[in-house]
Amino acid sequence: MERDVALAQRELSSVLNQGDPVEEAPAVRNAVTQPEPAPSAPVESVTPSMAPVSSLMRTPPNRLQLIDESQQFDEDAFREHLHSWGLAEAGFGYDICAVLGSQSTGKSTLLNRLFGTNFDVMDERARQQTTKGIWLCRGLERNVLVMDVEGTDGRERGEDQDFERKSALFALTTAECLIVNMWENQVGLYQGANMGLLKTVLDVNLSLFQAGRARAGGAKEKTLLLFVIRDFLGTTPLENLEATVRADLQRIWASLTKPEALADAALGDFFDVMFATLPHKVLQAKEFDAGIMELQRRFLGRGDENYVFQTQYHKRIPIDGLPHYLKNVWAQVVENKDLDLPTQQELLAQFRCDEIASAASQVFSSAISALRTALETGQVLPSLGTDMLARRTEALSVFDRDASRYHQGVYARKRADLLLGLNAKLLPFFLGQLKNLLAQLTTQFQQAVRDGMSRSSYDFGALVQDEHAAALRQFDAETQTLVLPETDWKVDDERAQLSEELNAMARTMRAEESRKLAASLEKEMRRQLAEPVELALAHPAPDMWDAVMQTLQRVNNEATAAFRARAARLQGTPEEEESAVQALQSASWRLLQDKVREQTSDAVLSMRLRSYFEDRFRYDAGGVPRVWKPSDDMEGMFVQARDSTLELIALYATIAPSEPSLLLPAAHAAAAADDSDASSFEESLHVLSELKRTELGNRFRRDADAYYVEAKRSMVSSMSQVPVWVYAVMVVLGWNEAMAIIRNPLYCTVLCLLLAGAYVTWRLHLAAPLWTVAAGLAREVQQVAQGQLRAYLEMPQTTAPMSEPFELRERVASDSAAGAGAGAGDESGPRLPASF
Ligand SMILES: Nc1nc2c(ncn2[C@@H]2O[C@H](COP(=O)(O)OP(=O)(O)OP(=O)(O)O)[C@@H](O)[C@H]2O)c(=O)[nH]1
Repeated sequence: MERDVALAQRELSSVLNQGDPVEEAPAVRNAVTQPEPAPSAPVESVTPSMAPVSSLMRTPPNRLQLIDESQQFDEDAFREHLHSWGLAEAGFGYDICAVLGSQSTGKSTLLNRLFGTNFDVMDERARQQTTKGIWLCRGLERNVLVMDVEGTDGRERGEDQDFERKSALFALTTAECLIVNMWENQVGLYQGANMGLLKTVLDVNLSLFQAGRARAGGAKEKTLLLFVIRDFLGTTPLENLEATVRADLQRIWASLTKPEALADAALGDFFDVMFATLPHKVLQAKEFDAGIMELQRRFLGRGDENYVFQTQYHKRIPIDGLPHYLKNVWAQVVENKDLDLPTQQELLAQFRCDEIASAASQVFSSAISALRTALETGQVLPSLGTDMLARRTEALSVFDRDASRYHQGVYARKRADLLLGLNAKLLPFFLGQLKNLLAQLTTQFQQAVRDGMSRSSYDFGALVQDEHAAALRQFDAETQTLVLPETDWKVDDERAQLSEELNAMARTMRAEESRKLAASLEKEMRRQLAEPVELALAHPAPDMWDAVMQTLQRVNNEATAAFRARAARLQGTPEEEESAVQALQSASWRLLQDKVREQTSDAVLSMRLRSYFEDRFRYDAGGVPRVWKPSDDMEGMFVQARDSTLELIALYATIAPSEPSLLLPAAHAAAAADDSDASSFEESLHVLSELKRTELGNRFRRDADAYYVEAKRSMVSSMSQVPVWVYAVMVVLGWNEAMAIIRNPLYCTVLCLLLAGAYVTWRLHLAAPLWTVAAGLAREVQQVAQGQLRAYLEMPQTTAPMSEPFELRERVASDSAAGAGAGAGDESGPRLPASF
């Protein structure tokens, strides 16, 4: 460190020893600013005096008129100059030194020589005020803001001491080190040594600035007063001069009206006092230069015992907030309001913290906006939690870096506000992720359970339990990083919601599976009922319904057992299982009814009655078709067959097993149906209504009558067959013709040829085809012959047999028109059975 100080001092001296820059360039004396030098690299050091030389400015910086003669504070220019001076990023790494003293006492000269600044210096020949207002310049190769204040007791301002006091108060309040510049011969003089001004300034400073701090409980803010005694001859020892000044200061302090909070405060609580002397600049030029060099050491190195920029003097204002802060202090000074420096610092902190938070928040918003699109498409972002935390930490660290330099209370408050704001911006992402996660987990759960159920053997309860636990585990893992620290976010409700949704989904899937099972069993029941019921109803018998109901009972029992076996895997509640079994039984009863209705439809039942009747009337006991002979009791058999068939209608009409207990399962099944009661079950047993039975009976009777007529007709036909003896007659009558053929050589030859042909045919296996042809031919011939014969034989006896069918047909026709039995009293024609 010693080496750096020496190096900096040497470089600074080499620049300063080139002479007063203003004296060499008088043309720039009245310029407000000079051309901008290239800005140096940002200075991060918090020990400005010890900043690396290479990073500091090596050319004289341009100065700035911070406050002009009309008391206007130029904040924008100050901010621009901070950039051009390379101090914009210095943070706390800077110091402020100001100078106070009578006009033309070599203040500007002192500052230029000490810091390498280029403040205007009075032209010896003009002898007039050079520094107007307050000027600011960065020290050459130093992070020091040097403030040159318009001189006091100025001839130009005369009696107007307003600006002099304001500028002195401003310098005293804002500078860490205030140089009080005076000639040696002014020591001991009240006005000449600016003691009057000091008294005023100390008074205002104490009552307006320090009292507020004391009231707020803050630490006392100290300032170094460095008295530089110029043109020091050495005749009066410095100790004596120092004692005089200190005595004057104590006197001033004692005379101050101290605020209540500072009644017991001592001068040393707020001010440290230091002294330095400089010989005459012209008469003792070498000594003057040496004095300057010695004085510089106090500004350069912390190692120096008289180092002026002690940390305790720093006002703790980050340099980026300095323009705003100084402007407000100046405004308060000018407007002479009830000043309270801590309040000013808090206001500044609020202003700057808001600015910094807003900038950090904007960067944060644009950084997280990329996540929004992915979330809106329903995706679950695996690293959302860590991403959100990283973005938030980044924004907070930016805020911490810039805002932590300000008032700690305000900083902490604003940080909490920023954190709340960032969390509020992140909340939609958190909720969106949760929503997507819930949707994803429920879909996964459903798919996993369905996959499990598609396997040949599975335990629904265990399957659901496993997948349910897996989904909750995944939820916990995903939300572990999603819930950011320092938030009040919770996922308990969503977790409970997920669990409930999964349970509901499992219930739905169980019900769906149960329905599918019931549907497949219903289909199986339909298949199992169909054939036996059809068979039983196709063979009507007194125990027909017994067979049907037994079938129903068997099918019902099998289906129930199958359902119970498979439903056990679904792990439904006993109530759900019982309800499903009842539904199954109800379905079986409904299926049976459908089947019975199908088998007892008009068409089917008519066909069955006809078939039944035919079996008994048209076929004999061996199932051979009857060929009616006149000797047969056709009428009796007809009546018997018809009546027994009519009895079937009553049998089909009602489901009535001989064993009433067989109806119990059906009764239970019907009772299980929602809209059924005992009376509707009774009704459901009636298959055919009374009207339908009558219609069916009538229709059957008509069919049976037709069969009867047909049977009668067939009996007449059988009686018309060609008798056997007719063929014997034909042989006898044809004997001569046969003999004639045999005896005739021609005919005999032809016969022989035919026989030979027959032999050849037999040898060539043409017999069968020829036999078929011959047989066909023979049949034709036979039929023709029979027809001829019948015509021949029947001719004399056609009157009696033919009249009966004709009349019967007539009679049936007239019966149809007039109603059943209308012709019962007709005695003239052939008598029909009583049923006609
Ligand atoms: N006797 C003497 N004259 C000095 C000394 N330093 C500077 N001067 C001269 O004093 C005159 C005024 O110098 P400035 O530096 O302009 O004084 P100032 O206090 O800044 O003047 P204002 O800004 O107008 O108040 C100049 O002519 C300097 O050359 C010194 O140590 N002793």
